[in-house]
Amino acid sequence: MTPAPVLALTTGEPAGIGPELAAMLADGMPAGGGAPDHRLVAVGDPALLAERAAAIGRALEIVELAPGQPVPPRRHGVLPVWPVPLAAPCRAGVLDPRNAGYVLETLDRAVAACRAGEAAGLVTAPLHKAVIREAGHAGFTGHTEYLRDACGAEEVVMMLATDHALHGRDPAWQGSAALRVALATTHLPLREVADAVTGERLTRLLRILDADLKRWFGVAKPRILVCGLNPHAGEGGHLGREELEVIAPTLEALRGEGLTLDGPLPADTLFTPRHLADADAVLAMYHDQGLPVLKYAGFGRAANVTLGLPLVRTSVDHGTALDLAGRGVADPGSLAVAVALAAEMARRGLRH
Ligand SMILES: NC(=O)c1ccc[n+]([C@@H]2O[C@H](COP(=O)([O-])OP(=O)(O)OC[C@H]3O[C@@H](n4cnc5c(N)ncnc54)[C@H](O)[C@@H]3O)[C@@H](O)[C@H]2O)c1
Ligand SMILES: N[C@H](C(=O)O)[C@H](O)COP(=O)(O)O
Repeated sequence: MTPAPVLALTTGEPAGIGPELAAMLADGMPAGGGAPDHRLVAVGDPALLAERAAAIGRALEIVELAPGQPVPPRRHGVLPVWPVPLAAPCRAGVLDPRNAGYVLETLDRAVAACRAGEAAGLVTAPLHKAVIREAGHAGFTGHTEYLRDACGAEEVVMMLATDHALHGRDPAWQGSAALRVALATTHLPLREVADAVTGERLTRLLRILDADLKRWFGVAKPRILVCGLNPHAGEGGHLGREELEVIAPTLEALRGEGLTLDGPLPADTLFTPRHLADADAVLAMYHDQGLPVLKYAGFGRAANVTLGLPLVRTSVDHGTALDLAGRGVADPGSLAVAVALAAEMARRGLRH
């Protein structure tokens, strides 16, 4: 029998909730339950993980793996780790720029493992963008862009999806709705957004979104709703001309390639059940046009996925939550969804 695919879990900002979420995930495995469809290895400082697990009252056995040592099957209360040492001691909730390099090193280690075939996918716990910038990594804006550059990808797409949208089943969490939201621009000041919405960018992103909905999510013919940029999608040119001059002609050209696209639609009413009913994904023009809706619908039960990379990468739908770190009260739900999605993508990848 082929061994279950390995997922590398980077544990993120050490002062945040990432390390304890990793501990919760390992401790939350049902004892003696069915064999999971993946193996999991954390990437981070073993002593930090042990200390944070103890702080939140979880009995966790940390198993440090040497280079080349196989990742064991998942077991209740056991967390295999690829060790990366912290650069400076860390207190929960207290950022320290000296550990920014450590956070990036965990990512580099996980990417190298994916590229070498040691791991079938990468799941990232949250990092803190500002502290990485403060440490001198001037161009750093997030995992998505860092991984794009690390993998030499020309373009990538950030997409968040609720659990229901990921798995097509009724989620236990009643408030959740099925939704996938991709972004045309990501971590960009609002002032720069309009200039970044170009026909070339939309073309690249929509081609990736269409192809990856087919490849990773099994959608045979994706139907994508595309938001306008301006209020009421520009109100016929009276409230902005990007819809008429950039978005509409780009969508028309892509329809000629066979993509099924609706838009540009006014974003306020696009996000209503009638419009969303038959849609497979929404492309929002900027971060806070799309993500508040997604997070209202499914915060804690959604995952972030980077499309267009040569490797599988998923993440949580939340940040470092420094206010909760070290207390054991953070919700591990989104991390569990991100792991499940990466496992599903890894299986699909293996079948291609
Ligand atoms: N995937 C990622 O790496 C990722 C994602 C989002 C934000 N961030 C980064 O995290 C940092 C902090 O961002 P922020 O304060 O805007 O957002 P945040 O998600 O860290 O916190 C927002 C609110 O949500 C709560 N919250 C977050 N995660 C939770 C969880 N698992 N369970 C319960 N409550 C939770 C927090 O306590 C806080 O009240 C920023 O640097 C941001 O860029 C990283
Ligand atoms: N925009 C994401 C969110 O709000 O959830 C988040 O900042 C994560 O981005 P990266 O995966 O690029 O770090």
